[in-house]
Amino acid sequence: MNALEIKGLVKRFGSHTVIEGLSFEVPENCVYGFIGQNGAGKTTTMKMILGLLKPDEGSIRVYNEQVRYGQTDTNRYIGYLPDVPEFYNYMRPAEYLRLCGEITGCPSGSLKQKSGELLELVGLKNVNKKIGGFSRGMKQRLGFAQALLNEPRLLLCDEPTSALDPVGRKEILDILENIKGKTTVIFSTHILSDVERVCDRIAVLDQGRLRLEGPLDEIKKKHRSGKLLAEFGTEKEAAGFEAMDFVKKTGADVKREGRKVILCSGNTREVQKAILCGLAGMDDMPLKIEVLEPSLENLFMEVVE
Ligand SMILES: Nc1ncnc2c1ncn2[C@@H]1O[C@H](COP(=O)(O)OP(=O)(O)OP(=O)(O)O)[C@@H](O)[C@H]1O
Repeated sequence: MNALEIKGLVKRFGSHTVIEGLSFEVPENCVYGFIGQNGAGKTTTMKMILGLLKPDEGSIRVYNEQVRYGQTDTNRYIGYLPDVPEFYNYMRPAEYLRLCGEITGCPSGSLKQKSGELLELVGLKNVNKKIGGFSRGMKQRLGFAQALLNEPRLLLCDEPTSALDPVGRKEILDILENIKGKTTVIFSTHILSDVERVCDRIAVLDQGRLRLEGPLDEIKKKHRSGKLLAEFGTEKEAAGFEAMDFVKKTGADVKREGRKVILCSGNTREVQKAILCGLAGMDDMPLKIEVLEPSLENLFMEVVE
């Protein structure tokens, strides 16, 4: 089942079209990276999913129910973590979650236990100071606890790691890994290494248009760079390999960087075969041979340029 289905979505602000015919589906229980530069349209799309902004064209379905602007029915499935979550600074974390639970009608019997579990999940279990004294990372983690309080089937997080240092980012990514498989997560970001770490699927949005969409591993396979890497234990071994006739005969463009030799060709498979046959007659074996996959950063630059 799909947690989210977006079809032909268009959003204009005056004469400025910021979302242009956006369509994609998010299968249940995946972690979906919604990637784009500043101004690509990520927040605008999230606001339309939440029914807070009116699309000019197209449709959005959450768990097969139509999202309607100004109505919050479909938001019962959704937990939302805005990019800068706001809190009552004079409250302590457990107190704050209790308030949120009471407002949203969490059964009072289970509220205390639920808040305790969530504070543990986000690493704030033993923190009893006022939220006003929290770091950005702690506020972001409390925001996760709040967004998960009503056990949403779909969690929307708007740039949850963008303002954080590497330690804070790692803490947030750990939380996402923890809830992976239990809740569908869509998180928007422009930090590609975060996406590579936790996402199963991605969508790359550029100036309101979808440039790339699908499972991350399939996208990488499809855009394989045509590069084969042979890494040796020493520079001498690599140089010996580079000079071999069977390497030259492949017709590949050969570059050596220290212990690594990279063969670039339009037909990686044939080059790989020839290399493996040739190596059988050599004494110095490479430590590894690998078809290089493009990094998400390279793919991103390719599609948004
Ligand atoms: N209320 C509004 N009125 C007019 N233009 C708007 C409004 N909200 C957003 N925009 C414009 O829509 C475009 C997309 O903005 P949006 O905030 O969705 O991008 P984003 O991908 O979330 O960027 P960021 O990473 O900076 O948050 C931008 O050009 C922005 O200036």
